[in-house]
Amino acid sequence: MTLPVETTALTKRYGEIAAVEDLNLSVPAGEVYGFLGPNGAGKTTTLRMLLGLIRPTAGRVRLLGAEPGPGSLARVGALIEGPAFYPYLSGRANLRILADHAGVRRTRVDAVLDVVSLTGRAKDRYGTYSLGMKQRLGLAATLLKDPELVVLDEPTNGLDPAGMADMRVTLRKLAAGGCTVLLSSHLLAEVEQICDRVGVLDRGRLVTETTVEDLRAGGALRVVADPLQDARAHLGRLFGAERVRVEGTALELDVEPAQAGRVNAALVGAGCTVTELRWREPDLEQTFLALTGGTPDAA
Ligand SMILES: Nc1ncnc2c1ncn2[C@@H]1O[C@H](COP(=O)(O)OP(=O)(O)OP(=O)(O)O)[C@@H](O)[C@H]1O
Repeated sequence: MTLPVETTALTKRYGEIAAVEDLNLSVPAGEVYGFLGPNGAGKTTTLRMLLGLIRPTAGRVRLLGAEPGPGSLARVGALIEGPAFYPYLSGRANLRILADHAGVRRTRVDAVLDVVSLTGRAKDRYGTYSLGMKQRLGLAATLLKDPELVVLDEPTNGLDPAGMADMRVTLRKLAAGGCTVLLSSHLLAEVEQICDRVGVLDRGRLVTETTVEDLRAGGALRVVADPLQDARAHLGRLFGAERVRVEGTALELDVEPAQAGRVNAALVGAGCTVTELRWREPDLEQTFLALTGGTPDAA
């Protein structure tokens, strides 16, 4: 099956700066793919190359199985920079202007307003919209042509939690309808909530590509028991010493959360007093920082 997005050794250099280096990316149909990286990682440059807005220095882009060009781009909706809307016109009137311009039937306007959940506010002036509504109207504009692929640069930038939740619902709705979504973000928490798969970009290079499920899989069973060293030795015998480590005054055990009962019974049976036993969620922010070598601000 044709991949909606595929890049091979894609590279863009600006003089000495390698904005994007040797990028191999593949996004299957119907997926919400998050392109994650700190500021300056090369996300926008990549999206621009995908859309044929800038020419790669080297490498290749396939968009819906073809070179980025009029044929393939007609099947893609993209939001790279904030769209320009008339503040004194309603959301619906703004979309009608765009629909007329693109030669799209006006009935599409109400359909896309529904997808982004703006039907109830369609008559209101754009200037009165919240940031989240403005972003969703921008997304609605990209949907007018009923695209197979939507490419969005930082669609949740600046949104509050409610705005993000709305955007998440909208993007999932799109994916459920068979549309592939590729979005960029510098915030792991956003990508984690919205996407199926994540590609992490750092200084122009793809440092990892993984499912959100796998990103979350770094949790551990946290055990506080007395005496700690006895508990450690006992758990080491039970699960293998390599799966037990000391974290401050606690032990962390690389086992499934469902092992908690077994751990408790074993420690009590060995004469240890268990004062804490809980599942510690993975620290995604740390994972991201470790991958990108970034600063907390970037995550
Ligand atoms: N036209 C250009 N000329 C020179 N350097 C550029 C140009 N466009 C981008 N760069 C450089 O390429 C690198 C990647 O930039 P890019 O905008 O793609 O990053 P980004 O991941 O989208 O970050 P941000 O979220 O801050 O936009 C940066 O170092 C940037 O300064």
